Amino acid sequence: MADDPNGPQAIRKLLPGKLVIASHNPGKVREIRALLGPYGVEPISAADLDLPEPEETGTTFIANAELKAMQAADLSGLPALSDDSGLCVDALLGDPGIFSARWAGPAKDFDLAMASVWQKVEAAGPGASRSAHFVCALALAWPDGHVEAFEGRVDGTLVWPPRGGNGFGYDAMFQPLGHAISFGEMDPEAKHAMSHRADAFAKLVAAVF
Ligand SMILES: O=P(O)(O)OP(=O)(O)OP(=O)(O)OC[C@H]1O[C@@H](n2cnc3c(O)ncnc32)[C@H](O)[C@@H]1O
Ligand SMILES: [Mg+2]
Repeated sequence: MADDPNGPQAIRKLLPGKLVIASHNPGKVREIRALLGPYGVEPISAADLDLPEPEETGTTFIANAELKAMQAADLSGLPALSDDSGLCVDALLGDPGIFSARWAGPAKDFDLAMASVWQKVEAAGPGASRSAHFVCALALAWPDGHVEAFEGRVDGTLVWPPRGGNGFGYDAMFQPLGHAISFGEMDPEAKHAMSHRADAFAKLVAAVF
C-alpha cells in the first residue's frame, strides 16, 4: 500500500518530524527513545504534552496499544506510538498479562507486584513451571484515525529473589532463555538486542520505515 496517503508509508513524509510516545511509563519511554534513535524522528512524550492516561479497556495487548495511540494522535494532531506490554506467567495461565501494571497498585510498586507473582507461582506447587514471557504490542496511529499494530515476545524463566537494578517493572525477576543474567542485570543495549519491545519494533520498522 505504498501509495496510500493514510498508510504506514505516510510516516516517511513526516520524517524527520515529531512523533508522540504515547506512554506515561518513564522506563518504556527511555527504551522507545533508544529504539527510535537511528530513525531521525523527534520523540515527544505524552507527559511532555500533558496528555491524559486513557483507561485501558481492551482485552488484548493490541487493543490496549491501539486505544492509547489513537487517543494520543487525536489529541495531539501528531502521529503517536504507544506500547502495551506485560509479563505472562505459564503457571498463572498468562497472568498478570494485560494487568501487569495494575498488579503494582496505584503506588506503582513493582517490588510488591513481583512478590505477588512469585507468591502465586509458589502457591501453584513445587513442580509449577517457572516459564514466562514478556509481550509488547506497539501501535502507531495517525491523527486521521489510521492505526497499525505489531506484537513482539521474549521467552524466559522467572528468578527469585529479584536480581539487578537496571530496567524497570518486572525486569529483575525475568531471565531470558539462553542467558545467565536477568533483564535487571543487563545493560540496556543487551536488553534491546532481544526484548519483546525490540521484537515488536523490528516488525514496525519493517512495515513502516
Ligand atoms: O500504559 P503506559 O502509559 O504505557 O504505561 P504502563 O506502565 O501502564 O504500561 P502498560 O499498561 O503496558 O503495563 C505494562 C506493565 O508491564 C511491565 N512491563 C512491560 N514491559 C516491561 C519490560 O520491558 N520490563 C519489565 N517490565 C515490563 C511494566 O511494569 C508495565 O507497567
Ligand atoms: Mg498502562
